[in-house]
Amino acid sequence: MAASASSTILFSSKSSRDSISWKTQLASTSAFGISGVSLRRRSSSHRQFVVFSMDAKPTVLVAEKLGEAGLNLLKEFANVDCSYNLSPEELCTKISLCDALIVRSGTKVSREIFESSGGRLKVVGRAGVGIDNVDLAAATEHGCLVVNAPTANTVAAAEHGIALLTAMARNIAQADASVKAGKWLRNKYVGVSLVGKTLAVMGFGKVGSEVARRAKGLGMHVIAHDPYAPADRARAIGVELVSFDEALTSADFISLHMPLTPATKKILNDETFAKMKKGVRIVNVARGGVIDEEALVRALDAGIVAQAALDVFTVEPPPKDSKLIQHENVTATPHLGASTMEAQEGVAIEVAEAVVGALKGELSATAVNAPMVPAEVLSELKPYVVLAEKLGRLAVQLVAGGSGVKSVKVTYGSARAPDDLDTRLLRAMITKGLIEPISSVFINLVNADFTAKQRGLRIAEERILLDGSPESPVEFIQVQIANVESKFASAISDSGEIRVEGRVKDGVPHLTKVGSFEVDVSLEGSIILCSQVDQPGMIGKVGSVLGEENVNVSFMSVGRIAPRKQAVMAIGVDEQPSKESLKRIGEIPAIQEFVYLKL
Ligand SMILES: NC(=O)C1=CN([C@@H]2O[C@H](COP(=O)(O)OP(=O)(O)OC[C@H]3O[C@@H](n4cnc5c(N)ncnc54)[C@H](O)[C@@H]3O)[C@@H](O)[C@H]2O)C=CC1
Ligand SMILES: O=C(O)C(=O)COP(=O)(O)O
Repeated sequence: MAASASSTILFSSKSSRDSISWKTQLASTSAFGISGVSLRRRSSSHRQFVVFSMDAKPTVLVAEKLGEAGLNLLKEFANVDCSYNLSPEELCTKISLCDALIVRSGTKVSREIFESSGGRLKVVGRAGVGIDNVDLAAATEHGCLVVNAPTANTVAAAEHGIALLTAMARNIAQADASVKAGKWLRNKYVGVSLVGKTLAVMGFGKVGSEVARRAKGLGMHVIAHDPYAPADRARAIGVELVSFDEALTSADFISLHMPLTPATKKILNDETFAKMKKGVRIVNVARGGVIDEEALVRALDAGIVAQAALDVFTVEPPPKDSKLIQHENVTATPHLGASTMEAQEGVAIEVAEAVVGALKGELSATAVNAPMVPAEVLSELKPYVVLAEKLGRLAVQLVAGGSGVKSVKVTYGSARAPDDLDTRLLRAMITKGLIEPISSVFINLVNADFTAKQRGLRIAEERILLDGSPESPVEFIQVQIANVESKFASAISDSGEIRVEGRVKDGVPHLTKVGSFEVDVSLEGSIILCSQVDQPGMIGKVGSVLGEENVNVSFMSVGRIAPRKQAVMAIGVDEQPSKESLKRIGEIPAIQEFVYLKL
């Protein structure tokens, strides 16, 4: 096992000269979990040094009210600063002192916040579902993980949807207000029945399907529109999936449960209201922005929409004089969908666990802007992740000049079926290995693809399906860099690319091919590659130069085309040889070229 090797998985970010950024290092000897984690600081010169041990705590800023159980969980691991109602300016100031930020829907986590964090903010936890208040692109660009709490408030939101539906149908809010005003208007508040009516659930996800289930219990005919929902899930609860237009034209009631995205913004507008049955009733516990609110007022005034029950608004809180809120056929609640005691405790625990896990360097099951990798897949891939990063590092160091790397091909040889091998993590680590040695950018799983794209680096992936039993996820990984010159000509393969290939042997990553030469050297410490005409005594000559300087040789391997023909010698060294030793190796007459590669 590679005792000293370590790899950064999630949280590293570039630090400026005087700001601190934390880098979670996962020792490759430990599981990808809590053990073996140390938090380090990188100086601007990229040298790492430990600035606090495991006892030093990261700081979590909780910017909106969070359930007690979640706060307690956070406090076990971090310093928790509960500062509610901060202005955007105050938040920007505070954020540079925080490693994590937890919000609900009331805080806008804008690009300015990521920029103000100086690279320290590593995770944003959204204590709820909707992440439309978080600038995901900015988070990703800053290598900041965003996690949410996607399940704990589902039932609460569905129950609130049903509460609004029934309250609206029977004028509960309006009737209550009139009784309190001393009136007794039994004729005015005659309602409509739900049984036998058609309810169109728009967005058949977690909340939408729970609403559908409950509405069926009320005797409603439920249809749903969701372009991404699996038909079998709908069938299982007796719901028919229909087109958007069919949902609009056949519904007596419409309940909205889709996220706010560019595609769903103002999806209910003048045009779509015009298609609805006259007298339709609308419930919105999703996001205010999915309705064009001015168009809704017009539709209410025209009697197209008989009533609306709204929990969410484009601007929250909405202006006091909002025509929509003041409309007599509108029932409004102040974004209460997730606000039950039970949901808030659940959400607090769910988000606290995700944030703590993320700060520990674990991959999150609720990551919004990074691949979610199940724990068992992660533990199996662990040595391959190390291999992937080291191959990337080696390959880029072989490029003459180091820049101009634009086209990389990664080949995975595996006996696993293609859909049984998730390569996103491996690709991210190869990207990290390729970019970090030649830039000042730190790469992690969150920003790998973004950074590669930004640098114009194209990484094509290919799988080769191998025969045999798929015991290990990957047999070999090959990294090829096209259209570049190499500072070590022997690393160029027959097809003209720089090529390195590696395998995992007994849990340790090995370099097994350089160019067209087979070698076998464990990827620990650093590597010297020499090319020569194969001849006796070469290992001894190089070995004695290193030995004189007390540089420990961990591995040596010679790959040759044929005896006494062109050969590549790969030497693993534990310590960095001095410039003088490297020069002496270069001067050994038989050595044609050599390169020292840092892992
Ligand atoms: N009012 C409140 O307090 C709460 C509001 N919410 C909101 O409810 C909504 C749904 O939440 P979940 O069910 O947990 O999310 P989800 O992700 O489980 O479901 C959303 C569904 O919308 C679908 N969808 C996406 N684009 C669509 C489109 N153009 N047309 C139709 N369907 C589309 C998706 O395929 C998905 O099935 C979100 O907007 C969330 O923010 C959730 C909890 C509480
Ligand atoms: O989870 C969601 O999407 C919600 O809208 C709940 O928002 P809240 O946490 O109550 O501000």
